[in-house]
Amino acid sequence: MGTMGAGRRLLLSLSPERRRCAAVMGLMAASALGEMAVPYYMGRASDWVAREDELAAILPMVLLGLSSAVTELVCDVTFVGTLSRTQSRLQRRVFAAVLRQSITELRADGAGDVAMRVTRDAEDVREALGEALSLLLWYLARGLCLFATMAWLSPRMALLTALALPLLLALPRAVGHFRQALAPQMQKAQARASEVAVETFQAMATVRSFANEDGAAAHYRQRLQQSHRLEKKDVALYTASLWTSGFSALALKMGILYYGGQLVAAGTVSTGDLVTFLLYQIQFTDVLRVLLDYFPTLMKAVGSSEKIFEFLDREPQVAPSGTMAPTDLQGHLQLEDVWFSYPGRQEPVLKGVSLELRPGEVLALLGPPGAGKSTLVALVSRLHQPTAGRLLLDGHPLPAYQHSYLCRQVAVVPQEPLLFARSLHANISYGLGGCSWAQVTAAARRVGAHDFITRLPQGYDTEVGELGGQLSGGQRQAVAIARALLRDPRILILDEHTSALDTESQQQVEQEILAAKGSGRAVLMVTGRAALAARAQRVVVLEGGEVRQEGPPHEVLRPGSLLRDWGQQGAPGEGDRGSGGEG
Ligand SMILES: Nc1ncnc2c1ncn2[C@@H]1O[C@H](COP(=O)(O)OP(=O)(O)OP(=O)(O)O)[C@@H](O)[C@H]1O
Repeated sequence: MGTMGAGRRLLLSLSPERRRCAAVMGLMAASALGEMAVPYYMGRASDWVAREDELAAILPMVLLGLSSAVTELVCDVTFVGTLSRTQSRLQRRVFAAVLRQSITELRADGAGDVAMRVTRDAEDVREALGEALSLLLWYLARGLCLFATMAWLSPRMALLTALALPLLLALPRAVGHFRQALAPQMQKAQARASEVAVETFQAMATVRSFANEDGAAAHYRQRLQQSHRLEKKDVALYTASLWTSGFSALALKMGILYYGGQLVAAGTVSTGDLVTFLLYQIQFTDVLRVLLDYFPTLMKAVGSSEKIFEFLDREPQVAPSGTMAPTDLQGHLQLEDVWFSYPGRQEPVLKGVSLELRPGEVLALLGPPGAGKSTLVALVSRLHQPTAGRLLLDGHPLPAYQHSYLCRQVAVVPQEPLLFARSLHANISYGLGGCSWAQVTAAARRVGAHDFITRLPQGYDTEVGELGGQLSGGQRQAVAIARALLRDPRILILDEHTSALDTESQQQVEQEILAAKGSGRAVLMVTGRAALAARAQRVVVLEGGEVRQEGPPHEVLRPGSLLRDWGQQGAPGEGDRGSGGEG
């Protein structure tokens, strides 16, 4: 997107506020005219004082002073309010755009970069618009008034000034272009530095246990240096822009003096008119300098906005929500010849997977690390779309169902569940407005989480910290399972669900899963542990993105089966309870 495109869209982002913007422009013009009138009245005041007509001398000045103060106040308040609303509108739009993006792309962008778009860039745009645009508009109005007065005094010298303008503007504008091009690079570099900081603070325990504090500091320093190098370039360009605008103004002044001197010598202009013209021209040059000083800042805002618009322009990656929301869903899930490759990766992760999860059935999806199990779960959750093949629920493609309906009927507990920095109650009832305490506590009891929660000083009101960091891995997992069960889904998908649970919770969760048979709920247990798979009714073995074996546990998991190839303890019941590290 070019400068013009981004600049135009930036101004268009103000369009919902057009009435206020028009009011601000009107107030600015009035204020500029008022300012022009002050020297005139000051000149006249001495005449009135000489005639001892104090009222005629003072009244216009008082009225002008008062109206100028009121105009400025109203103008400022209106402008600040307008910008603040525009900024929050931009932030809301970018946030909504982020929520519609593909999970893979967002991960590739990095949370730091994405958060920067939502907060810093929008803030930068507001700041730059607030400062640069208001000053530019104000000085533009003043400059036009001054130029009109200059043209009235001497059209020839005003014409010379006008002819010199494009030349004088070209140089600082070129510098402004460089700064604008630098702005997105600087933001990227800052985002990359903050990414390292956030990642390090989140993984503080790992950093410390590997005694890599110096390494982490060096990594951060390296990223900061990249950002620092670009900032130095920016400062150099800023200085160059100041210098070029100062030089331009000086050159204009010298030119007018020379040409004006010739006009005086030729008798076309009186010396008095030349002096008056020069006085106005000095003011005009000052105005021009301010305009040139702030132009690069405005260009920088355009640069920041380019990144925001680029994000807003990305195609939404969320599959459209359908309309189906039947009250009698059976929960029959079918995958038909499903293929999937991650963007930018040649090798497909899933290669023609076909499997079926019948209502009320507990199916184990067993496979070695990297087999594609979590990817398959992500497809069922509709986090990614299959490259080829179909996913059907009760015979209808998943996209035919309403998005929110599907999320209630198919609940997923991911391998590493993340909680939000809210209370335990809010985490368990996440996404389900109007959930009663009784429902929340019942769900927690079903997975053995109620006891540890009630032992906490604030019970269900306990805040769990960023990403649930104030809970143990097992507690996080239990809360995530309770969150899924609260929806009373027809299909429950558990990705390595018992890996961090304590023995008691494991037993309770397994009981809950096995009880699913009676309730008609289908359960897909994703696991790398054969002994856990042995408790299912059917086992599907996934390896290298392909279904290798399928059948009842006693067949699939018999000694000497395929599982031996990847070092699994194939015999059902062979002690793996509590040996969570295997999967
Ligand atoms: N976001 C991603 N981008 C690119 N490749 C990915 C991504 N996520 C996973 N993969 C790749 O897809 C393959 C399958 O990964 P997946 O997480 O589905 O395996 P898994 O069977 O769940 O493994 P595990 O048991 O270790 O969790 C791996 O080779 C992995 O590198």
